[in-house]
Parts: sequence; C-alpha cells; structure tokens
Amino acid sequence: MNDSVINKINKGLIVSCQALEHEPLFGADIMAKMATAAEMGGAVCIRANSVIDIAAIKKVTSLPIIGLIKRDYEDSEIFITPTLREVKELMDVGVDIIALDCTRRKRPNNETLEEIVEYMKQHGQKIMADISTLEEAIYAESIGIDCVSTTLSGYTPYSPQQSGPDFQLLKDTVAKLNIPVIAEGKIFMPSEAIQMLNLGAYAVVVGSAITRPQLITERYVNDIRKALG
Ligand SMILES: CC(=O)N[C@H](C=O)[C@@H](O)[C@H](O)[C@H](O)COP(=O)(O)O
Repeated sequence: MNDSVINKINKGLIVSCQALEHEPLFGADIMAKMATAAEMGGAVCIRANSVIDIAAIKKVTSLPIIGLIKRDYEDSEIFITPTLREVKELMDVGVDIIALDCTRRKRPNNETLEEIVEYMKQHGQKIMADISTLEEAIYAESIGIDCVSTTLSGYTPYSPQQSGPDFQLLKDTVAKLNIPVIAEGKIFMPSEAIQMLNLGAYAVVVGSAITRPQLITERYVNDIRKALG
C-alpha cells in the first residue's frame, strides 16, 4: 500500500458512503454530500460504491478513496467487485484502494481471485481484501494483498451470523497477519470503534451508523419499543 495512504488512515475513521437503488439516499449528489460531511467530521478516508458515486465524491474531497462496485451475477454469490470488469471500471475512474471480495467462493464467469489480484498488482493497484474468516484473511495476505477488512463477517453462510461487530475475527486476524487489518461491519457505537482499535485494528470503517438514516431511525424505534414493552 502506498505509504502516504497508509499513514493517512492509520488509527482513523473511514466512512462508508453508500446507498443502493432501493435506498432513500440513493444518488451520487447525495453521496458526495455525505462524503463532505464525513470529511468535516474528521474522517480520514471514504469507502464508496459505483463509478458515478466515486466520480462525484472525488470532486468534493481530497480524502483517499476505497472504491468498490457492487454487482450481482447469476452464477455467483459474490457481489463486491466480483470480476475484472468492475476492477477495470474502478481503475479507470481512479481510486486509492480497490475493495475486493476475497472469499474463496466461486466467482462469476469462472474468473479466479488469483488472476484478478495478479492483474491489479501488475497495474500497481492497491487492494483491500474483504473477508469473512481468518482463513480467507491468511490466504489474502499470501497472494500479496495490501490490507484486509472484516467486511463480510456475517454475510457468508459459514461465518458467524451476529448482529454486532465481529471482535473475535479482528483479534484473531491481527494476531496472524503482518499487513494492516481494518475493522468493518456492524460497528454502530463509538465505543465499539475504540474497542476495535484497542484490539489492534489499523483503522475502522463505519457505514450504516453514519450514512443510512433509515437504519439509524430503526434502531431508535426498536430500542424504544423494547424498553416500553
Ligand atoms: C456486507 C456489505 O455489503 N457491506 C458493504 C461494503 O462495502 C456496505 O454496505 C457496508 O455499509 C460497509 O461494509 C460498512 O458496514 P456497516 O454499514 O455495517 O458499518
């Protein structure tokens, strides 16, 4: 990973600014405003989905960007930057780091993780491995990936299906890997982010708790209902 990028994100908060088509805040202009708000609040980096959102975000911030493209294919469960097509689109728009599903599941079009990573490395593209288990993290490091993120814990059928952050995976991964390990997924409270950093996370990614107001509202409503019985 580029040293200046790595220094910029160390022990910092990365804000994921994403809204899919079915979500109320869908739209590149809105995601650009979210990124501006995140920068004003002190975020060190933005994680963003799609070429159109990334292009809009790049116009309003000079923060480093972790880019991905979510795309569904019929022949695979992988949806975060699944194929070379998405990798090339992200390299064309230009991002500091590309987030790539690095689970060992079958990829669309019979492409392999190894060939995609090889292509990116040949082109000097920095890579974040989105993983769901320690084994996937170890494998990602072994094929030369620059950093890993615990993004997919709870989103593969074989990882723990928990409602909160996967502290154990972060801890185990930090203990085994020499590359930076980023904590991501289901972090809602500042105290949880701090706990991740104390466990050795290189940086923390927070998405929904900052940029998905429908989910923030839902948490309040559910907690109030539970408390009132
Ligand atoms: C599983 C998946 O699709 N994760 C996506 C990855 O880019 C995003 O939808 C998440 O918002 C992001 O990982 C941050 O997590 P959280 O929103 O829980 O703070």
